[in-house]
Amino acid sequence: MPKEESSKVTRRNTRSSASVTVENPEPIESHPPTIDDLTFGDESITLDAVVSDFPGRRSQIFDFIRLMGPLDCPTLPIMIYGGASTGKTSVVLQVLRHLNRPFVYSSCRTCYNPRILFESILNQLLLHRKCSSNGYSSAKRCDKPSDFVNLVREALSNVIKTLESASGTSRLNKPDEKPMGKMVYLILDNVDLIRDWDKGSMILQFLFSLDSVLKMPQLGIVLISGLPPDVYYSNMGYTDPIPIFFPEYSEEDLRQIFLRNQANQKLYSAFLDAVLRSFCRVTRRVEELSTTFSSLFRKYCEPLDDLGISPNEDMKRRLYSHLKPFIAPCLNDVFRISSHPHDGETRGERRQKVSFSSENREELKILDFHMSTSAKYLLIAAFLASRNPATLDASMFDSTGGMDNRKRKRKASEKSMEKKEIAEQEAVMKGPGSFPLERLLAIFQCIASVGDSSFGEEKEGEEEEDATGYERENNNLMSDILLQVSSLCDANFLIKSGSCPLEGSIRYRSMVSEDLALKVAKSLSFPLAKYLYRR
Ligand SMILES: Nc1ncnc2c1ncn2[C@@H]1O[C@H](COP(=O)(O)OP(=O)(O)OP(=O)(O)O)[C@@H](O)[C@H]1O
Repeated sequence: MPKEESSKVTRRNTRSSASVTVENPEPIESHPPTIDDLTFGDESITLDAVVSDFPGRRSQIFDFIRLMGPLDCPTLPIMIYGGASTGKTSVVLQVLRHLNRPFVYSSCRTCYNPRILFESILNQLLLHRKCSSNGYSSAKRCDKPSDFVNLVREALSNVIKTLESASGTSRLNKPDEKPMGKMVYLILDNVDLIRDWDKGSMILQFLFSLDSVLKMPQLGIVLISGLPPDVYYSNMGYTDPIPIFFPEYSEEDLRQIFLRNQANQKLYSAFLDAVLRSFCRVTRRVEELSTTFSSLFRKYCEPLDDLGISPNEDMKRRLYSHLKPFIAPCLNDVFRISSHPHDGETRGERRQKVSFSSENREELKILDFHMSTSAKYLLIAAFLASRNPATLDASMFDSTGGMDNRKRKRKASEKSMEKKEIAEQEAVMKGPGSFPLERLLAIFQCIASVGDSSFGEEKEGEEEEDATGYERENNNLMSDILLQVSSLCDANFLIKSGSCPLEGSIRYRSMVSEDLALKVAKSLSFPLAKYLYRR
């Protein structure tokens, strides 16, 4: 288990009241919790250690520390977001450990309904630990947001009072320890899962507005989400949290992540040369790779008597040929795990993985099998609307989707558009953009008319579509289109990303990877690459 994960667990054990009983039924220590239990206490860590523990996360660590601000400085709510296993939780907890700030942590994965979530937060603030002597009951019963506001305000005031009185004495008692200050932070993990709760949008609304409702500058709120912030925006008058994005790791990041803490760096590096690239194509989730690599590395080392050697080229070849037969089955296993929803996963977790995994081959199989032609065109149209700057639509498409016109129009206005394009491209680089329904339908209409010519080729595959109960629909692509949009939303290929403050209309965002979009386009013989704007 990576170092930071083990300390995360230690932290959660120390603070067993943080989680529901399934996570940790019986506390290990016997002492009653104190205010010190809201920090990592003497398990301090330097900034250098945090940065070197998390290769590929340097800028996120510094951004987070900057937004947390100096000791006792009020902060605006922060949202940490990114795909699964990108280090969001670990980095947040380790930064808090480094800063020695008091905090409560609740994950909406284990706290899977409002009551469990509210009570988990209150238990921690009230320094209450569930155990056999209290019948594993919570300090307070609370399932309504309005009750939660009152109870949390009261509990926070007490914590802050204790912190204020402790801040005067702690330095005298423990001169080596960092002061913990007079603020407390609320860390809510996996908030995207709340979308699937009963009345989830109301709970999300409530949590997002908690900062403005409580108006307690001594409380800092950090939300951790698998989905981007604008999925939640609703223009309801609260301040949107400041986002920090945790992107997927590059192959080089993963190399650094796995090389760290290895006793024999040269040997492990040779092992990574043999496996990393192939596995990266299937998944980039550290947790999945970590389990597979530890068993594969044991196999890799089997022919060696001395694990301290620096392998030469000849030895590397021998080790590789010993390992080779085990690679393909492991790749298949990882592929199966990353493409199938895990047992017991909620719909929300599955959706998240569909949206963020780099390669969803299984998803594509399902897609080829079940998706109607118009849904495929719609998916491509959404992908283009999210990736291309809107100002290029007119030059990319005309009523017949004419790519031939593109060059002419671009040439005529090339200079005047250049600057605009660069600025827009920068925005595009930040991630898939959002777009209104009208733009989606306009692009759809254009590309579907281009694609008509290729329908002949598609007819071969229609038996399969008919077999799954889908109608033949070449003649009327525009029919049922709004229904298709909502199906794509249900499948999380498209997400509603809040409404535009000026227009008031709902905007959408495409969540499919370029790879998936290209494969869908290929199945329609649609020349997607030609329509994709690249600098
Ligand atoms: N940059 C990194 N360096 C070392 N280990 C990492 C790094 N990123 C992630 N990990 C490890 O991967 C595992 C998953 O990380 P973590 O739970 O923090 O990710 P997450 O983004 O919060 O995931 P999820 O969204 O699924 O909750 C942990 O064991 C963590 O230590």
